[in-house]
Amino acid sequence: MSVFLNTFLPDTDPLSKLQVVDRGLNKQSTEASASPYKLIEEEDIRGLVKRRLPFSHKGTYGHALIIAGEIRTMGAAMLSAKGCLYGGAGLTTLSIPESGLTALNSTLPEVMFLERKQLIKMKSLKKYNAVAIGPGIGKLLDGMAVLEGLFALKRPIIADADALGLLAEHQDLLYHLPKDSILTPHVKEFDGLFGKHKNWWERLQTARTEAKKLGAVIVLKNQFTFIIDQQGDVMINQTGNPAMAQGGMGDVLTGLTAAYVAQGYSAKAAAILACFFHGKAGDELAAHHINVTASEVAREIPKAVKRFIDFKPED
Ligand SMILES: NC(=O)C1=CN([C@@H]2O[C@H](COP(=O)(O)OP(=O)(O)OC[C@H]3O[C@@H](n4cnc5c(N)ncnc54)[C@H](O)[C@@H]3O)[C@@H](O)[C@H]2O)[C@@H](O)CC1
Ligand SMILES: Nc1ncnc2c1ncn2[C@@H]1O[C@H](COP(=O)(O)OP(=O)(O)O)[C@@H](O)[C@H]1O
Repeated sequence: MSVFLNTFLPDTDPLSKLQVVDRGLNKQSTEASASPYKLIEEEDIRGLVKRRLPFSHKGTYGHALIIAGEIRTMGAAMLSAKGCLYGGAGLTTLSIPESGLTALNSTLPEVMFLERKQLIKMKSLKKYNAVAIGPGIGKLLDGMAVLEGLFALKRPIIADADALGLLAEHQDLLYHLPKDSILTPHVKEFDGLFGKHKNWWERLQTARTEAKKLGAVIVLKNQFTFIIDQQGDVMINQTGNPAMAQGGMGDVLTGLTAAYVAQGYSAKAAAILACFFHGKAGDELAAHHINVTASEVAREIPKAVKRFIDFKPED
């Protein structure tokens, strides 16, 4: 039976009721019968996710840098670093104000620290396999200078939260976003970046146009999260649930996305895997909890991935 796009939108538009959603990501967009809207199925994830290799070491799984946090929102930085750590990055470095160092060392001893002032030495940032910026940075960090520096390196970034706010205020910079970057806005952040929308159908059309224009992946977060790739195709994530509607959940997703980019996945694959396993971890916890915290979701991720990889459909 056909499934239509309106099923996944919180509001309706007559056009969304006419759009068929393909099940799975296999159909090539070039096929005449292919829909630009695709539902991510477990089989797709099985085809994407890689097992850890027997002869491997921390260097095999990449080094992620997360630029996050200020005095009042240091928690956002810790949550992003947690998402990255539990997402399996070989090394995670967190750039926070020094006032957060004790918290970092006591809560996440595996994570390294990079002083904020080091961020201006852009060449030294080349060693990182993934760079994420935004959760809780507020306006204290000279975010614009850091973003400009990162853009000059032409290295893809993952931008979330306050970094999206900065890009919304500086549209000239937005259109210099390095190709294959990942933007992870929720609905308010999306409209901040690209203008107000009457409904979700219109928002999705803008997302498709902008992802193509920017050559970036847009992760438009909601109950069903839409991952829009550089060709303007929309992949719909089905995992996740209302127990996850708590502050900090998006910060974990940012860190998790960075972990997958660091491990060598493409921007599109990293975004798909991060949304799928973030939601999957939340679903497994929600089977026994009315609500789940962002920290709990982060901690559940390695179990959720392992269970998924080991599960055989005939079990
Ligand atoms: N422990 C911490 O330090 C935390 C820090 N956080 C950081 O704090 C900064 C600001 O976060 P705020 O929560 O104040 O601002 P946001 O821009 O995330 O949210 C502002 C308001 O927008 C609305 N909104 C958000 N998502 C929506 C959705 N999907 N649908 C409809 N309305 C929606 C809600 O009313 C929300 O109160 C960010 O940088 C964020 O990363 C938050 O993630 C919460 C936890
Ligand atoms: N009702 C829900 N169903 C599915 N996923 C949800 C639900 N509520 C929140 N989430 C997920 O939690 C995350 C929230 O991200 P965000 O709004 O950026 O949170 P924060 O800014 O507090 O970190 C997104 O990945 C979103 O898909």
